Amino acid sequence: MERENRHIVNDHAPVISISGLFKSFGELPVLQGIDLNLYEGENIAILGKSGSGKSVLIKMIVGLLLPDKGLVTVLGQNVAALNRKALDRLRLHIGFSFQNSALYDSMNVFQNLAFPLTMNVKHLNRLQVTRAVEEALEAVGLRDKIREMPSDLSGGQRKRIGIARTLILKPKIMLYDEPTSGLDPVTSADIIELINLVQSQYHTSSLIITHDLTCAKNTANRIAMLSKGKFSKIGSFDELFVTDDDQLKAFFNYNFLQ
Ligand SMILES: Nc1ncnc2c1ncn2[C@@H]1O[C@H](COP(=O)(O)OP(=O)(O)OP(=O)(O)O)[C@@H](O)[C@H]1O
Repeated sequence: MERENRHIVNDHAPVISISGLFKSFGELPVLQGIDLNLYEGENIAILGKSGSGKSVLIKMIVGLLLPDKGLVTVLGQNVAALNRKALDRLRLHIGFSFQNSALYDSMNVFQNLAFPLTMNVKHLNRLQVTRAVEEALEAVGLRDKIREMPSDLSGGQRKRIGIARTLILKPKIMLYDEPTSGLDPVTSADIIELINLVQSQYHTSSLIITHDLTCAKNTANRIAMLSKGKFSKIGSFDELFVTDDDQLKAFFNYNFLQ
């Protein structure tokens, strides 16, 4: 299942560009000089210990937190400089896959998918909505669950439906937060396959926050290791894994034993 570790560095401007990024909370320095480019069509996994600042970084990418210093541009726009309306427009191009899937429990699968579509794309008729829902469900292999309630789905299925719900808006960027956490190895492998399918079929660029090395190894073109507020290493799985750095070795060993 291991994927080819090709580096996608193309001539286009990066879809996400982060440079010289600093963020502290009071006396607590969290990000201390982050630089990262995510290129079109690329998947980058972000690894880092609990509390290392992965979520803070994601929040700055989507404009939920402002940098103390440095620049975050998404699809060419300086996120910190956007007003509310422009930020909302930008976020329409970003799909989020949360740890808990964040489905609406009182709505069935069709309604869960139709809701963001009808909220954000006006003037669609019923047939167009139904087709879009079916297409997104087809992509995640769960077309037959269209009338089910979230409570009747497994954890892995809920995760897939959550991803389908973001795909319906055809995002350019996907942000996955711990996509395989709490899943058994077989279901994790299905989600890994789905992340790769989304990359190839929807031509997304993705950041994947994970503690799961199997997930990082099999989804990421590059892996970025967040440590002490900086990316201590960025490279392919092999470039990070084959290392003399004791701290990195300890991190890998710890995670393999989980
Ligand atoms: N709004 C905030 N106010 C104060 N401190 C915060 C805030 N948000 C995050 N922090 C602190 O910043 C640090 C990094 O938090 P963050 O949630 O980014 O970690 P993480 O790497 O995502 O961890 P995990 O893997 O456990 O989710 C933590 O010490 C956290 O307590």
